Amino acid sequence: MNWIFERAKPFSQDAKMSALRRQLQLTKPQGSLGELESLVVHLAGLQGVDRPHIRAPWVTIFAADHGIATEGVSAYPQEVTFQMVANFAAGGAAASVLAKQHNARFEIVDVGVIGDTSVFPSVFVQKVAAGTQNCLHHAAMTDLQLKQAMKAGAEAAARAQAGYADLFIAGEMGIGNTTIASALLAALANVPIEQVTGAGTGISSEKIAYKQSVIQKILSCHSHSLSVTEKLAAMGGFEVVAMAGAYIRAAQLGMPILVDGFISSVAALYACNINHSVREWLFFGHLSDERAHQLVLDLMGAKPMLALNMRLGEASGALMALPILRLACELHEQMATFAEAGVANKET
Ligand SMILES: Cc1cc2ncn([C@H]3O[C@H](COP(=O)(O)O)[C@@H](O)[C@H]3O)c2cc1C
Ligand SMILES: O=C(O)c1cccnc1
Repeated sequence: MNWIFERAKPFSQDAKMSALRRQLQLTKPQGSLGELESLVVHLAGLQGVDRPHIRAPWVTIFAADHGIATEGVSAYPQEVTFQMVANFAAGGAAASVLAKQHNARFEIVDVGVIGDTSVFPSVFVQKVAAGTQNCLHHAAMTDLQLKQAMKAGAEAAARAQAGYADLFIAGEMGIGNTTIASALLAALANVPIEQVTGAGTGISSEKIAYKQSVIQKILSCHSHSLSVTEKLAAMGGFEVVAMAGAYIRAAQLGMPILVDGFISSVAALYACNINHSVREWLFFGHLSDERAHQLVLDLMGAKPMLALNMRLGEASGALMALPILRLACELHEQMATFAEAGVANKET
């Protein structure tokens, strides 16, 4: 699995500088488009052009079940993972609707759902196993399974590149995965369990206290001295590992990435901890209402584009932010310069 350590594609300082020069010529007070300016200038450096575009966004939803779901940590039953895969395939999930609106390529990859998803059209079945082990009692996955899940993610990024994608978005579906993401976060962040635990699908405050005790037990069950990849294998989530693999590979292939909410940000945090060069390829779509999302973003020095109190996952927050990134590109390309419009520029 040495590929995970290979450097991401280098960023073009030249393209960034020429995009920045163009921004200074456009008919607006300098800096008046705020974050839209920084976003497009950074995208220019990533795409290596002075006028970047997002013409072919790509969405892969990674779905998997979790042994921890049997501990009653979610507001919804475990079967929902399988049932939602059917819903994604039929076009009825939030992410399906948004991807269609944006003409984004949309695929679902089953990396570990309990049940036969091969009956649904547009589902890639790359099942590592039918759900992870309960990480309260065992490692969630073996070393081999970790490699398989990473590879499934890398293959999605490679399919996206082969499909000429110019933006990669990963989403997830897996009942119980906020518990796993919180445990993974606590294992890296060294903060009190209360700070990493949220309501997930909407559990009560009493159940959050119980969820915290489960997360505490998960952490005490696994050694503190594990490496970053060993932590991923110990606590798991096939879909979380696949997202981390997809982010690493997308960055290596030179595809900018738009990260979604809490679960995908934890996957991104692990990807960056494995391979620091991934960080500059990441844009962050939104701030999720899940309690610990701000902490994850802070750990990566990340600024989300939107804050709409969403807490769904699935790539839905990233897909809400996609038009903003696209409109930033349109402004950058189509606005007139001071010279073109005959408008007097700032006095120097
Ligand atoms: C119908 C439904 C659709 C979803 N789409 C995403 N999630 C989100 O909720 C789950 C995580 O929350 P927890 O850890 O509390 O189970 C994940 O599947 C996540 O993608 C959903 C959850 C439900 C119930
Ligand atoms: O922000 C997320 O990714 C999230 C929040 C709650 C439930 N599922 C996902």
